Amino acid sequence: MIEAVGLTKRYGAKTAVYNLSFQVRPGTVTGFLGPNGSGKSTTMRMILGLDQPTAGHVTVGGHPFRELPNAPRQVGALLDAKAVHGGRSARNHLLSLAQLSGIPAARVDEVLGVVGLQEVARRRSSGFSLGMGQRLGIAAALLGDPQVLLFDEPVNGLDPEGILWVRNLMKQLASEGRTVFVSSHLMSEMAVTAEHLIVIGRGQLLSDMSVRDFISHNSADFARVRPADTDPGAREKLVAALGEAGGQVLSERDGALRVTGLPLPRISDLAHESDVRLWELSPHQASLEEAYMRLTQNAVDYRSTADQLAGFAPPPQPGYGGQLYEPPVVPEVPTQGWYAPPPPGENPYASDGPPPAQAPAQAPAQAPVAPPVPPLKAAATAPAPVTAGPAPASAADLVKHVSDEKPDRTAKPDESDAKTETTEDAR
Ligand SMILES: Nc1ncnc2c1ncn2[C@@H]1O[C@H](COP(=O)(O)OP(=O)(O)OP(=O)(O)O)[C@@H](O)[C@H]1O
Repeated sequence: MIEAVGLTKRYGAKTAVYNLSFQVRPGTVTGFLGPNGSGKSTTMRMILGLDQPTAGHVTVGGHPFRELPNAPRQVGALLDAKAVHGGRSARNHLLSLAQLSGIPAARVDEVLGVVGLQEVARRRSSGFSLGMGQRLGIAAALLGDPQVLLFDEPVNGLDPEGILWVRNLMKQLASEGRTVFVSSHLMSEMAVTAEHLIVIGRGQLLSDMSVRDFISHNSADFARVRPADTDPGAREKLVAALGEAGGQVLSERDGALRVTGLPLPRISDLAHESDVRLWELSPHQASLEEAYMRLTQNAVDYRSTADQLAGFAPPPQPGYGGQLYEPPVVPEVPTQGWYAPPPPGENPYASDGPPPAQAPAQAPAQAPVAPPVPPLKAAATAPAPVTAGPAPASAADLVKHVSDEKPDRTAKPDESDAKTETTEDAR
């Protein structure tokens, strides 16, 4: 287990991490999310003893990293895949790491096979592509067969097959009871890889909860409603009824209505009472990306001038709260820049749950500015769109699992593909 308590790091006047406390538990993949410059790498560096905290402390298995006996056999990490002596071959790079930690040379060939680099093991790593470099970095992290693994952006530069492989690898390592802490900006990937999330913004903790709870706490589930196209005036009647009942209504691009604030049975009843036939009434849950964007939108330091907070205010809510509805103004669901907030009051799809972790309300003057976090709601009962399948039982199974899932490669375009096949692929 990794445990951080009041972790703070200042670089001169810059506070990169402030008062960060969290635990990363074994047996699950824990995602580490945050906007650019929010302090993820700094935190990982402190976990690995590469940076000294200004205040607070962090331990791995109860000990500061520097006090761990033979640390490389207990903790493996991929921080910067480019931190390799480019003149050395992949194999020699791993051999030198192995020798430093008393790891047998046979393990080097083993991990080269696991990451699919056996065919290019004797090539200089300076000629490696971004993805090959990532694979080499992952091989180095696995070298000591450690119980605790940290990966900073492991899928950076990997092709789709490589991304799938990393996803299965992370899950496999966690299923073996290891502690797996992985940072990424790829929300779709995190949604299917991690079970738990730690989210930071401007160096401070924004959230520490399961992926499922995170999505529920930071997004609004909604219903898609489509009145029959053949009934003139049905749409207007329904929008008015929904608004008067306290629902918030937006217009989907395809003409359907997106309704928050009302449970599905109530929407059905309202349609029936208004004599409106429905062609669609379906529940929907927001994606991890939507939930993440909503939580972190005020903690983003680097933003293109092209979308400088444009559209980050929610559009007016017609008919909400019993106000008179004025047809036909039903705002469209924005395509970007705004993420639906939870509806006021009870979320019809939610049950009570613990409140999310929040950044300290007031930080000392030298602390980074805590992003304001809007009020959040209770956890939803609807399942999160996490489609993590059962992990394979062993490393051998894992490799088989990966090869089972890969697409048909009979039309392989060039031989460079074969160079990054895993051990099992090559058979
Ligand atoms: N050695 C350093 N000296 C001064 N400032 C630093 C140093 N290392 C990091 N920082 C600053 O600390 C802040 C956090 O940086 P860090 O690299 O930890 O963020 P990050 O979340 O990993 O970002 P990214 O997602 O872009 O990789 C940034 O403002 C960065 O400029």
